[in-house]
Amino acid sequence: MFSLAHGLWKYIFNKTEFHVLILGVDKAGKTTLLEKVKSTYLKGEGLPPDRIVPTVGLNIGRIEDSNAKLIFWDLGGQVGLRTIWEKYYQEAHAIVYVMDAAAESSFEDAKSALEKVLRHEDLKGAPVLLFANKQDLPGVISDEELSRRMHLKELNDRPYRCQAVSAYDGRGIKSGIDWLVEQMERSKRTEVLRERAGVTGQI
Ligand SMILES: Nc1nc2c(ncn2[C@@H]2O[C@H](COP(=O)(O)OP(=O)(O)OP(=O)(O)O)[C@@H](O)[C@H]2O)c(=O)[nH]1
Ligand SMILES: [Mg+2]
Repeated sequence: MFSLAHGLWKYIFNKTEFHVLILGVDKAGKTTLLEKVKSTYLKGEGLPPDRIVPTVGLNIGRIEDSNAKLIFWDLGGQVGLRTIWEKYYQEAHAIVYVMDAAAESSFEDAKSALEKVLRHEDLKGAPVLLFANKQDLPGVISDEELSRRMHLKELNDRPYRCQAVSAYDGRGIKSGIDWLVEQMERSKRTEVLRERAGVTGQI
C-alpha cells in the first residue's frame, strides 16, 4: 500500500526530466548560450562570455522550469569533434541547433551538418529548435530569413521551430525553451524513451 501511494506521489509530483542536446558548428555560440540559459534560470550561475573557450569535451547544464527538469549536453562543433555527436543521440529527447545568424560564410557548413543530424535513425521524431543566434550583431538575419535560407527538406513530421536569440543579451531564449518543453511533453519520442527506461514517471 505504501509503495503504491509512494509511486503515485512520485508520478504526480516528480517533474519529468528531459535531455536536450545542443549542436551546431564551431563558434555558433552553443556554450555561451548554455551559460546564458543557466544564468537566466539559475539566477546568476552562468559564466560570462569572456571566460568561455572552444569546447573539446562535454558541458552539462541543469535547469528546472515549472513543469520539467532539463539536462543540456553541449558538445564541440569543430569538424573533427562532430563524430562524437551521435553517441548522445539515443538518449536525447530533443535538439537545440545553434547557428551564427550573422556569419553567412558558415551557413553551408551548418546546413549540411544539420541535415546529417536529421537523417540519423537514432534521432527519429526528436523536436528541433533552431536558434538563430547573435541577434545583437549588426547585419544579422531574422529567424524567418534563416529558416528560409536553410530550406530543410529532411524534417519529416518532427516538430520544428526557428527562434531568434542572443546568447549575449538573452532575447528569445525563454520563449524557445518554453516551446521545446511543450513539444517534448507531447512527443511520441518521449514516450518511447520512457518505455525504454522502464520507469513510471521518470525518463
Ligand atoms: N555578439 C555575439 N557573440 C556571441 C554570441 N554567442 C556567442 N558569441 C561569441 O561567439 C564566439 C563563439 O562562442 P562559443 O559559445 O564558444 O561557440 P561554440 O558554438 O560553443 O563553439 P565550439 O565549442 O567550438 O563548438 C565567442 O567569441 C562568443 O563570445 C551572441 O549571441 N552574440
Ligand atoms: Mg562550445
